[in-house]
Amino acid sequence: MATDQQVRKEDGYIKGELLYTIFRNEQENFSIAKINILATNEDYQAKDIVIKGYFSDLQETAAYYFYGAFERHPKFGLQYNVTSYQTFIPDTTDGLIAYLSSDLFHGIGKKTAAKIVDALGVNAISSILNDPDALKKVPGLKQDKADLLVKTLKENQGFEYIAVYLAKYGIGLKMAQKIYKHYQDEAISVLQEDPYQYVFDIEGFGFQTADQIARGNGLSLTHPSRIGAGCIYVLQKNIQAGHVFLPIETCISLVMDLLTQPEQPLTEAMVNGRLEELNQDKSVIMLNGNVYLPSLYYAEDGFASNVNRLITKSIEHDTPLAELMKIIGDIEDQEVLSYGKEQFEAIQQALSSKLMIVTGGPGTGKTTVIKGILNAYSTIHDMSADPKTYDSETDYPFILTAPTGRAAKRLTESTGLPAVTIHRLLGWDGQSGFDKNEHEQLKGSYLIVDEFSMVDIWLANSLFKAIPDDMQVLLVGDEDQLPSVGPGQVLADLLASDRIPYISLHDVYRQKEGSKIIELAHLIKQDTCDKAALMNDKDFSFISCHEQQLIDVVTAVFKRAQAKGIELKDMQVLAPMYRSQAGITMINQHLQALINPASSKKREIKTKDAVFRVGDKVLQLVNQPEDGIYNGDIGNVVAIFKENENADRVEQLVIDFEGKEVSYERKDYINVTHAYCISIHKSQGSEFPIVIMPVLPVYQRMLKKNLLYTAITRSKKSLIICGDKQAFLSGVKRLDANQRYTSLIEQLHERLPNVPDMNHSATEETEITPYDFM
Ligand SMILES: Nc1ncnc2c1ncn2[C@@H]1O[C@H](COP(=O)(O)OP(=O)(O)OP(=O)(O)O)[C@@H](O)[C@H]1O
Repeated sequence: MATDQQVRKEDGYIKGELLYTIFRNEQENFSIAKINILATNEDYQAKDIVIKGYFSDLQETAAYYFYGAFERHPKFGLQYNVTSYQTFIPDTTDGLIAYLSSDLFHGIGKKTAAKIVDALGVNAISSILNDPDALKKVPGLKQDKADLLVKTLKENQGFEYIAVYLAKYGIGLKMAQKIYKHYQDEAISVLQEDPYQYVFDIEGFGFQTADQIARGNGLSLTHPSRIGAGCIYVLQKNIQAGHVFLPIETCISLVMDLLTQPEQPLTEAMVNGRLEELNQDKSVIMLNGNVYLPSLYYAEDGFASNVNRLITKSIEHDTPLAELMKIIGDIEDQEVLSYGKEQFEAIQQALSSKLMIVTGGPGTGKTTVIKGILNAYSTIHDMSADPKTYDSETDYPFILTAPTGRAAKRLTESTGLPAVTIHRLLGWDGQSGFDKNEHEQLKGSYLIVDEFSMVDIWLANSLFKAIPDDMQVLLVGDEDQLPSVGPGQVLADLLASDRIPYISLHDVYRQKEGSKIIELAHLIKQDTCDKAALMNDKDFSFISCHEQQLIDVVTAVFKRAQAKGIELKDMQVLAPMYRSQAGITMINQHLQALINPASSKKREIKTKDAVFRVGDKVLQLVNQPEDGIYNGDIGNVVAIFKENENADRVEQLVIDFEGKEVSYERKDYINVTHAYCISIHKSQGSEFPIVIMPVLPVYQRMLKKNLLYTAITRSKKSLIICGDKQAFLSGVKRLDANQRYTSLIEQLHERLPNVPDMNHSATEETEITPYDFM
């Protein structure tokens, strides 16, 4: 007699029992294990095999069917990559009694197990899983024992049952784990009734998959769930383009494009009606003709409220102007420099403002102003800026922070004071939120946030929540750089709102030191960059070449640098796109072959897309605050360990990020890529001594003013552009037409109806400032 356990024998399977676990990641439920093979329909003769996949904890006392495919690992040989699995349920009365009375089920002895099988037959397990009340048919079984049995069965079988079910739709074990975590036993019923619900609830669950399942289930193309999921999906997709909301008509038209099928036409009224319903149940927020995902609406709203809260508080010790001027004058004497008019105003205003912005291009003295503010603030409040002079009882007054590790490090180097990333400052737990928030705020008196153009609306909201009423805040950034990778354009909106005091620094000091790079940056900013601006100089060269010559030109530049003894780590290629014969991927392959070629003395590992070798320069692609590394950080591969060489018994790639060593396992290799050439977007917040930048007509779609400006301002000492002058000159004139939809300006205007009395820039001729009297 057979149970109704459906074993997918038409697929490749291995039936086996656990020998030992080689590796387990509890959080992701990822395991690598060795199993003893009991049966298989695969063409495989050995008695055991290493399996890997996203399993719940495998029990030693049970047997399982593993479905998947063999793959040959370059180092570890043949493995079975499991895509779904299920516990083997014995298919005879005796087998089932032995299974139910095993260690897996506490409190069920042989007698009780026999009673259960007697009452429910060999299909007992699926009968109980389908309807726990089935156990009522078992004479004398106490309710508590029945409950425990159901719970254990669900724990052991629930996930597998769901995983097997989901596998039918091509949903892998990793996604199945996420789904099970969210819905537990409800996963299948949700999927059967309304697969679109997954799009709402499960991050990363694609609309197309839900659509395919729903259509298989015969759900109508105009079903409200389908339209609702389409709306959410369209909004989620647009976050990736940086938008905070979509105008309702744009949203409707994108949803129509996504959902309309000739057989069952959709009307705009249907989509509009569904949006209204989603608005009612707070799945979206519709306001002033715009539609938001709630997390973005509340981030913008929260940020605007906190800006309002801070700016409307007054400063406790407002230093008289004359005294301020004297203090700043003394600092000039100490530093042996004379602040420019704009710089002087920036320092003076930052000391007497609750919240203020300093913006300016490269070399305009933003760092000089920060140092001046720190110095003057310490003098006014008669306090030391040296952290060593503070004990654990006294709060250090200055908080210096930046969105990336590199920017924070630069801030430390230039000010000599400790600076950390915003994530670190707020204490990100890597999962759900920050330790510092409106309930547990930051401690200190003066907060300086550098590279603020890179901060998105979510992070800005989290940061501002944590700022106490009595803290002064200075935001520093270059408004002409690319906006944040995440949604919003917070710095640009704050400046455009005209409600926050700001000073724009225009005078370029580094240019006075003869920098062509800075001159070029400012010509781009002022829209006056022409062919003459591209003449070679001591820190700038333009090498003209075609797409087919680019790789040769870039490698020739590196070879020449090598011959001259220039440290190759100081040289960074920045390009706009990955694909094409002259794209980032290709450039990386050639530079790796030149700079870090294969050798019998260097270990290497192959992934689907790349070869990582000891000595390679690599780029981190995601934030990993738990390891203190962030998207855009650059490191070096320092070691590769084989499976049998470390305690975790897995292959590991070890990368050194400026003194911080981080280990990666194979499943994490997608989080790093080669960094001989990196994208301009990833270079935001970083600076390099020598930048080599290919600019070709093939990149045309990407070549825009803010992208090129960001790229050239990454170079500190030398800039070499390779490619086509015309492509560069048209690129710097092309404005980014993809305006982000944000409503921060309106939010600020609602809260702060009047323009505050403030100086924006010392260059406005009509203004008389304290500086004029000095
Ligand atoms: N008032 C001044 N007088 C003389 N030199 C100055 C003055 N202001 C700034 N500098 C010098 O100009 C250079 C650039 O200044 P600073 O580093 O402060 O600019 P920045 O805006 O922070 O530049 P970047 O954004 O490129 O890092 C420095 O060498 C600095 O010492």
